[in-house]
Amino acid sequence: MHEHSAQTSGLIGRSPILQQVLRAAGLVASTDVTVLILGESGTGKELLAQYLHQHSPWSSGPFVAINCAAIPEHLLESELFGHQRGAFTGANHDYGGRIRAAAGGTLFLDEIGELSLPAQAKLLRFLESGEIHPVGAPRPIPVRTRLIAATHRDLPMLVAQQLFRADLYYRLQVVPLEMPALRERADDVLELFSHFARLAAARHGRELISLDRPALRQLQRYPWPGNVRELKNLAERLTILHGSDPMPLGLACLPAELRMSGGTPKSTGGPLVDTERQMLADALQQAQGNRSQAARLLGISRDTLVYRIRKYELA
Ligand SMILES: Nc1ncnc2c1ncn2[C@@H]1O[C@H](COP(=O)(O)OP(=O)(O)OP(=O)(O)O)[C@@H](O)[C@H]1O
Repeated sequence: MHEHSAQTSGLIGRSPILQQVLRAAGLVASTDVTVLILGESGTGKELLAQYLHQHSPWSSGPFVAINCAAIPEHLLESELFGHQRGAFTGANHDYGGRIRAAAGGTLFLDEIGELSLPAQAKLLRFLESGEIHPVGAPRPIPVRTRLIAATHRDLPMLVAQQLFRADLYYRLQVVPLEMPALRERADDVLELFSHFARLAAARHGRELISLDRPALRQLQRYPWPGNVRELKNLAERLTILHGSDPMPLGLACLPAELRMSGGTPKSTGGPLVDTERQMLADALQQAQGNRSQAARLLGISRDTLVYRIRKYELA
């Protein structure tokens, strides 16, 4: 089996947990089965979908990505399935739709958990028949494309709440792949950071930034609730603000939430403690007192949360 360093798709990371996902992805890439990519926001689900496409037999075909959450519900059907001229007010031209645009390639449906029930029914019909029914068209049109779906939602729970069709769920999750959260692969943090710092330096015409040891250690300790996207944004922000600093950047350059994570260092005084206490209180309030949910909001474990609640006497 070839190395999964994934130069072609730019998927960075050597941690065993990511390599395991890439190995499974390599195995399904050559098949035409539907793949469901799970994982928190910002973990690289779309990048993995591109990886699957690039390693598929139809890599020279189109890769069409649609964020189901970004298209208003009343437009979604014609956006996906197309429409015929005159099918409804404003339909001045025939429109092939995005599924047809993905013919001979890969269709990536991001945030599939946000699809309305009618749209789910149509999607299922397409998956079973291989045909789409453009709005107002007299007959269906056959389309061959490989479907990859992704979601950060708990689909079985949506199924239980009857917000997601069980039959579609089973049809989608023939091969589920789970992108691990960044906090589960701290090994990858520094490699990703230097990758994004290099990209940012090139994009903004700045010097390549470097961090001192305590700052680097802090990057590895931080739980990254926004995952790789958050890390990428940080690298960009530091490059813009500090790309011309002569010295390696220290802890003081890191944003407050990063400096605070992994236990408050003894040397920090009142202000940071107050901020952390406030963040805990806000999260608890937002989660209406549900500790597991508050922990998730903060990107820390429930145990850590409980410990800190006690520490700050927030109970
Ligand atoms: N392993 C990785 N190597 C390099 N870049 C990565 C990696 N993972 C994620 N990225 C980058 O991080 C950003 C977020 O990734 P992506 O959009 O794929 O996440 P996502 O899980 O699809 O997010 P969402 O659920 O919010 O749509 C992108 O700019 C992507 O290129």
